[in-house]
Amino acid sequence: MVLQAIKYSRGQLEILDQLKLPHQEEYDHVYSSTDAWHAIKEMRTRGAPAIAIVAALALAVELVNMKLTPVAEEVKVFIMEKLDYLVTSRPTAVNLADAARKLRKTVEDASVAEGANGESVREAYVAAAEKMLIDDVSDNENIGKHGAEWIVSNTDAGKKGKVSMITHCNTGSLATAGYGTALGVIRSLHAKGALKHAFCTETRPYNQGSRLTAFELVHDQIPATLVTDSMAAALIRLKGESENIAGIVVGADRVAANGDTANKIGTYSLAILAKHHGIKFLVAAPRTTIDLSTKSGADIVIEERPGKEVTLVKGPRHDGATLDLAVVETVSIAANGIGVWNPAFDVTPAELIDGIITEVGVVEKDSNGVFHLEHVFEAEGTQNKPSTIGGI
Ligand SMILES: CSC[C@H]1O[C@H](OP(=O)(O)O)[C@H](O)[C@@H]1O
Repeated sequence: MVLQAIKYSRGQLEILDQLKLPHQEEYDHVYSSTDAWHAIKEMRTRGAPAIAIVAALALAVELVNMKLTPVAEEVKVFIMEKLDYLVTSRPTAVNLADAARKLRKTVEDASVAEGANGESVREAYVAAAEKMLIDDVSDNENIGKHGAEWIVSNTDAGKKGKVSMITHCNTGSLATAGYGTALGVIRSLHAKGALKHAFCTETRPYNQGSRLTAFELVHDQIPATLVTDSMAAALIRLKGESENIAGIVVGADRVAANGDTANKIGTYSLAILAKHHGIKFLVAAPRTTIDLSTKSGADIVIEERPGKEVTLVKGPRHDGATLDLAVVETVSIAANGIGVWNPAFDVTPAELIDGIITEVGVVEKDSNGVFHLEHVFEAEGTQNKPSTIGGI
């Protein structure tokens, strides 16, 4: 059965509560923009693409189930206000702001069309939001295809045989509408028979790796091993050759115009490790994550989250032998009174990134070490052409 973080049919939306994974698979109903805002803020749903899709679909559900005014302008104003509210839920991932921008344009156009009324504006919005859900899965499958082809063809490990990859955080079906971005690349390598092993990092403090990526890899029966974040360096140094580790592939929350990439905290240190050990460092992201209006990583707002997410751990009781799902406990793992710094993301400079894998191909730096990301928005027709674009 395919893992679904988002269950949608017109007028109804459910999200898999990711705070309860991996031990409990429970869905929460989302009836409104307010429900979505809180689900995103609390990280019951998370992942740059998934955040955008859940927000867009929650407003679609609200619109479908409400008594609608027949006046086009009034429905437009209602939608604009809800989109402005939804984008305040989490600041770093650009996908939500990008989706809101596109949906505002759709609604603006619908509201001035010939014969426009409340119903036609609502329909235009709902159709556009539903298309985002469908497009994301196909984008991820293309990211997986391009990324797997690039790794096999452009790494020393790929030329030797089956490759191993390291990945950070969760970038799979639980972070998107399905298949995933960086984890989609790993899925594609596995499907091609080109994957030796996947290594996923725990990804403290929310533990997206140990709770979510490990869950997905076990679900898909992909050969995989969990390591703590602090083990990554030793893993590469001691097992890089024997495991034929080709590189590290991660997702992204926002890729700036120069290629600097904001992603889960810990990504930057992995990029330094890759550079030091001479393995590839790859970012996998749909074009909805590329933000040409942000010049560089210095301009990206990094979300800081509550200190208790570092000092407290919540989960079902385990006595060392058996798991008791009926008892959920919260335990403190830090000294009382200690200060906590908890940035949810960091920025990896473009100089440490070997390629940015998108649904239209892999962007490499030119001979001057510069990414030309504008090409990916001109590359509509290159869906199935060679997987390297932009590199000169
Ligand atoms: C394809 S998910 C992209 C990105 O989102 C995750 O952040 P969070 O779990 O806080 O929503 C992580 O940074 C992933 O790499």
